[in-house]
Formats: sequence, structure tokens, C-alpha cells
Amino acid sequence: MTIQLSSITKSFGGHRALDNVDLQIDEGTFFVVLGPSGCGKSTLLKSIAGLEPIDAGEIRLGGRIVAGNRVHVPPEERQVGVVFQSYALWPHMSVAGNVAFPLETAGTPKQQVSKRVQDCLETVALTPYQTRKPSDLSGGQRQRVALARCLAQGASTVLMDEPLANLDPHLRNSMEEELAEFHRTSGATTVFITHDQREAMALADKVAVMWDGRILQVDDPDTLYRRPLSQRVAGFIGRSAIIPVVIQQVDGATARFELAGASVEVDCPVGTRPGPAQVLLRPDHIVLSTGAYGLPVQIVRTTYRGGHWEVFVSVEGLEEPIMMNLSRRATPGERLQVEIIRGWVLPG
Ligand SMILES: Nc1ncnc2c1ncn2[C@@H]1O[C@H](COP(=O)(O)OP(=O)(O)OP(=O)(O)O)[C@@H](O)[C@H]1O
Repeated sequence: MTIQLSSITKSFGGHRALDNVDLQIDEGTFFVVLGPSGCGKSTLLKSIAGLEPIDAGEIRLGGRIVAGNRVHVPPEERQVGVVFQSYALWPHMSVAGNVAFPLETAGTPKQQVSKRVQDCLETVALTPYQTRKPSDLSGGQRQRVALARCLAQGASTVLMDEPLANLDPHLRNSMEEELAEFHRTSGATTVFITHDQREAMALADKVAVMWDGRILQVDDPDTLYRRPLSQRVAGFIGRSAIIPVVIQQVDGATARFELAGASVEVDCPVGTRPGPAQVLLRPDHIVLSTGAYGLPVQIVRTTYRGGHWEVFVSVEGLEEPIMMNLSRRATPGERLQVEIIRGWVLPG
């Protein structure tokens, strides 16, 4: 289902947990809401699920108003599946029993229930575990039971509140793949909230970056990474340096400036003008120079990151060192010639 939020506001005491939030989530999208702890992510999800009434604004699911204008459709009538960080499985029921439960309470005929449960357990690769109790499963397997239960309900919209937060890194990676697969096979509109930008990048078709009750930017992961619209989003997504420059020339979507005697070209928003600006440089935008000329830099410190070294280099005229990746060991004090192959002028 398409999810539309218009000017949603929700306060707790004097604090605005949601401050005039507008969002359009297209049907079938894997939509990630990313933001630091306390920014309002869970409140947003609960509002969509119907677990938290909103103060103002309007929520539409599949075009139908479910909240706002004195309407509050209860959670069980919104046809959305919810998967929370704590799996909320029935401890006394078997895996199959947990998956069957919502179907049985909805009065689905017994034979259909059994067929559907088998199909859903198959999808999440839990068929061999169907007679076990949740307490005899790993965290990841329990998570999959919760997913199967969502799937069994036939929810065309699934809301997930940090479902991978309790898992160890190894399991997290395989669960990420399973979630992506779950999304592909079910085609369900998925809203997934996390404070982990790596997870957001890996899973999302679209990411909304949230801060202090507000949505700062909504874009696909690559655009968010390469073309953030503000310093805050730039700092929140991936690692970066933001350097002050004076733009000398702008040619369409390319801006030119000088740095330590070298001429550098970077991408810029349409309408950028010559003058002082802030430029975002990602580590992968800086490479060793292959030609005779380059930007002279000196290594300040290095950290091995498995397969590559993360290297901070100082550049004449810049107060802070900038970060790049090297595939070979490098030592502090070493001088290098580098090239800036890409960058982004932050909108002023
Ligand atoms: N029931 C409540 N009563 C009072 N304040 C609340 C309530 N629920 C949330 N808040 C406050 O609203 C703000 C947003 O909370 P929310 O749980 O939505 O944030 P979050 O981004 O999901 O955080 P986290 O990632 O830590 O779960 C916080 O300041 C929180 O303390």
C-alpha cells in the first residue's frame, strides 16, 4: 500500500517528537527511516501502525484516511504487519503455532491455514524448526518467525522497528540478505527504521534522514551519499571531510577552486555561484595521483581496516586532515601526491 503522511505532528509533554512530517512512500518500496536515538523514528512507525494517535496532520494508507481529521482507525484494521526489535512471539506456542495464530483468530479455514503456514515457513527457511518453541531458537531464527507471521497475515505493508538491533554482526549480515529477499518475494511496502546508516544503505530503495522530529532529506542511498543537501545529512551518512573553499568558476553542474596550488573540479547543485562554499569530500573521492602533478599531502595517521588502510592526510591551507583509503601500508610523515576525482558543493 502507498503510505502518505501530511504535516504529522505529535508531542509528548512540551516535546515535539514529530514536527510537521511529510512523507510519501510508494507501494512496494523498501523505505528506511534513518536517524539518531530519540529523533522520533519509533513514534513515526507507531503513528503509521495506529499504536500512537497523532495530534495533527493526516495519514493515508492505500489512499484511505486512517488518522487525522478526527479519524483514528485502530491498528488491527489498518492491515499493516509490525515487526519490533523484541520479537513478541508467544512463548508457549510452537513456531508453526505462532505463524498460524493471526490466521486462526481471523477465522481462516483450517486447511488453508496449514498450507499458508507451510509456505511462509519455507520462505524464511524455517520448515525444519516448525515444532520448536521460540525459546529453543536463536535470535535470528526468532526474527524470521516474526517475519513469517507477517507474511502469513498477507500484510501488504510491513513496519519494522530496528529488527536487527539485537543480533550479532554475522547474523545481522545474513538477516539483511533475508530481509531483502523477503521484500523481493513478498513485494510488501516496507518501512524499516534504524540508526545504523550502513544497514540503511544496504537495504533501502529510499532513505529518509530524520533529525529532531523532522525529515531532513529523502533520496535513494547513492544520492544521499554523494549529494547530501545539508552538512548534517553529509555528516550522518558515511565518512567525510567538509572543507572550506572559494569557488572561482562554475560551469553548469561543475565548480572549480584551488587547493594547495592545484586546480580541483567537483560537482555542484545547479545555481551555485562563485565565492566561499563548503565542499564535501568522501574518502573514495581522493586517490593517488597517476600523473606528474597532483595535490601534495602528508600522512598524519593511519588505521588498518581489513583489506585497506584508512589514512588521514594534511593539506596545505586546510586546518583539519582529510581522509582517504589506500590499498597499501603507509606511514605517518610520508608525502603523497593525490587527486580529488569527485566532490560535492553543499547547497548554501
Ligand atoms: N510515550 C512517551 N512519553 C513521553 N515521551 C516519549 C514517549 N515516546 C517517545 N517519547 C519521546 O519522544 C522522542 C522520540 O522518541 P522515539 O522513541 O520516537 O525516538 P527514536 O528515534 O525511535 O529513538 P530510539 O532510536 O532510541 O528508539 C524522544 O525524546 C522520547 O523520549
